[in-house]
Order: sequence, then C-alpha cells, then structure tokens
Amino acid sequence: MTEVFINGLGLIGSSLARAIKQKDSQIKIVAADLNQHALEYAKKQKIIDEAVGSLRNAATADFIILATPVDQIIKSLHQLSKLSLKSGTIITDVGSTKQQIVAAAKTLPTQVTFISGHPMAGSHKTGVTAGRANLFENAFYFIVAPNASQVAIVKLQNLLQQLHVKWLELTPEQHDRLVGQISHLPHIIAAALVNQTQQAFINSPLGMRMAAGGFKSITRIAAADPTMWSAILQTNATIIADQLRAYQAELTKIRQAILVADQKTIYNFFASAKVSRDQLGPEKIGGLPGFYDLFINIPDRVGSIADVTRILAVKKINLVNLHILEIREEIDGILQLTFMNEKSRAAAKKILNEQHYQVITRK
Ligand SMILES: NC(=O)c1ccc[n+]([C@@H]2O[C@H](COP(=O)([O-])OP(=O)(O)OC[C@H]3O[C@@H](n4cnc5c(N)ncnc54)[C@H](O)[C@@H]3O)[C@@H](O)[C@H]2O)c1
Ligand SMILES: O=C(O)C(=O)C[C@]1(C(=O)O)C=C[C@@H](O)C=C1
Repeated sequence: MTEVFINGLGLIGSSLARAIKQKDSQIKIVAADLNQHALEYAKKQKIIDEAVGSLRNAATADFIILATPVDQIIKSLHQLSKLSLKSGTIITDVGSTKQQIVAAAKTLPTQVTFISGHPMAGSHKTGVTAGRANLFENAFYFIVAPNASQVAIVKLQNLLQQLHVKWLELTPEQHDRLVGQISHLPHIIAAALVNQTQQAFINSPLGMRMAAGGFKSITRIAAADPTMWSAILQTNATIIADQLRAYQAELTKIRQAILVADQKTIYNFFASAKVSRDQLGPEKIGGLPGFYDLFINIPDRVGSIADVTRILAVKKINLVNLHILEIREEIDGILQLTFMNEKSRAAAKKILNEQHYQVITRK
C-alpha cells in the first residue's frame, strides 16, 4: 500500500491530501502538524488516516510532502537528512521559493529523490479548513528538480494526478525570479498600500471603510499570513530587492509626469498597462473547465513561431490559442499551445516531438 507523509496540514498540505484521497482512497495518508486541531479536524473529515507527532514518523513513507512555511521546509530537509528513510522515497515540497530549498536538499541521502514543487494557486486564507481538492485546477505547478530522474517525476505527477495542473519545469533561479515578480512583489505592494492608507487615515478611521472595488481588489492579498510571507521574503531577498527597486523607478516616473502635467506619459502609463492586463485572461483558475495545453521550447529567432503553426496546419491540427511565455530574456522562449481537445493535443505533441521540438508539458 502506498504511504504518503505530509508535514504541515494547512491550506496547501490539506488540499493535496484531499486530491490524493480523491485519486485513490486506498493510499494511506499520515500527517504531522504543530496544530493539533488541524490534525483532529483532518482525521475526522477522513482527509488523513493517521496523525503523528513529527517527521520522525516518515521513515516508512513512499512519498514525503513538506507543506509548512519555507523556513520550516528548510529545517525539515536538514532533519530528514539525519533520518533513516525508505530506499526510493520521493520527497517533495510546496514552498513558494526554491533556491534555498534546493540547496538544503543537497544534504539528503542518495537513496531518496528530491523533487521540489510549487503549485501556483492558493489563497490569502490559511489552515486545513480552507483547503479543497480542486484548489489548483488548471493552475501551473512548477517542478524544480535538477537531479531527479524522469521516472521519479512521473511517479510524483501520477500521485498528484487529481490536481489537474499544468506542469512546468524551471531551474531554481528561473523560478525565484519569476515568482518574485508575479507573486512576491505584488504581496509587498498590497501590504504597503494598506499600511500607507492606514497612516493616511490615522485621524479618520472610517476612511478605509469607504473603499470600493478598486482598493479591495488590489489589496485582497494583504490579508495573507504574515508568518508565511516573512519566510518567503527572507528566502528570496536579493531578487525581490532588485524587483522592488525597478518598481520604485516606475512610481518615480509617474510621479514626475503628474507633477509636470506630462499628459502623454500619463496616458501611455495606463494604456500600456491596459494592453498587458487585458491579455492576462480569466481571474479565476480553480474550477474552470479543462484546457488542453502543450508547452514547447522555441528558439529566439524570427519565424520560429510561424514554423510551429505551419507544422500543425499541414497536419490539420487546430489551435485554439497560442501564447508566448517569456521567463527571461537570455533563455529560449516557451510557447503555450492550447487545443480544443486531448486528441488534438496528443497529435500535436507527437508531430512536434518528431520535428525535434522539446515538449515540456507532462500530464
Ligand atoms: N497560501 C498560498 O497561496 C500558497 C500557494 C502555494 C504555495 N504555498 C506554500 O505552501 C506552504 C504552506 O502554506 P499554506 O498556505 O498551506 O499555509 P498554512 O498556514 O495554511 O499551513 C501551514 C501549516 O504548517 C503548520 N506548521 C508550521 N510550522 C510547522 C512545523 N515546524 N512542523 C509541522 N507543522 C508546521 C501550521 O500549523 C499549518 O497548519 C508555504 O511554504 C507556502 O509558501 C502557499
Ligand atoms: O491567490 C492568492 O491569494 C495567492 O496569493 C496565491 C499565490 C500568488 O498568486 O501569489 C501566493 C503564493 C504562492 O506561492 C502562489 C500563489
């Protein structure tokens, strides 16, 4: 019988547990958490089979999932490296930063495999009661596994099959730069805006309560858990500091334009943001109907996208959407191809593989 050990049964850990049980109720889930209430609740709701005291009980597990705040994940990896674990165990984590976690995993014994993971969906809510099996549906799930075999990666993806995510492999540095910009920086901006607004209304406490949709949508994530976010910022400090500086420069630019009534700069500031934001797509990821995506690496040269669409057109494979995901300037682009159904996706995968394109999606 497959045994899964989860350390940290909050929003993310319990969502994974629910999805694993949905895939196969015979899989045994053992969990540890500092919060006894979380464990009792999970046991009662049959989200887990057994609650235990600590990581020391992970010795018989086939999979170990670390789902505590990032600083605690790093500590757990050091603890695990001193335990005698089952040979072939796959250890994974769900932490929001990767460079320090992957470095800490280097101390693990060679008979286990470490595959770092990061589901790119979640909530400002925390705890076991906020979790749900379809939290990550259609979201990206980053895999950072410089030393893992494809066989091990596929084993983990099979365990997490019910999540219905889009798998994408990144290096630790690519990962931390990417999420620094699209996740960590926005959380800092939201919290800073709430703090500054609070100060602005220090003598009129009802001021913030007057806020309508605008303030509420940009600050929803300021309600996120401070423990989790302190650990994230601490483990991605240099990258976030650079991104914050670039953001401050953008604020300085618009401040200057306002002061000198430079209407053209002000207009372009909003117009360029609107074009980019309009391309972002739907607000909600969890619960959307399934899309059939393929991700391929494309070389950074004129005509490379046209080459891909021509190959598909010759085979009469219809594309629903095509999107270039630029992760960093220096590396090749990633092209996201969306199809109407699985049959088209599979046919496209086959033909593009034959033409030596590197397909990076796994299902
Ligand atoms: N919240 C999100 O949107 C989101 C999304 C993706 C990834 N993540 C990452 O997932 C991880 C968990 O986040 P979450 O949102 O589930 O937080 P959470 O607060 O809901 O859950 C964390 C759980 O870990 C437990 N815990 C803390 N320290 C522990 C320790 N030393 N040993 C055992 N249990 C401990 C807490 O009691 C809690 O139940 C974090 O690393 C976070 O960066 C969060
Ligand atoms: O939806 C939210 O509330 C989130 O903040 C989720 C969110 C993010 O998008 O920044 C937060 C942290 C994670 O590491 C991944 C996802």
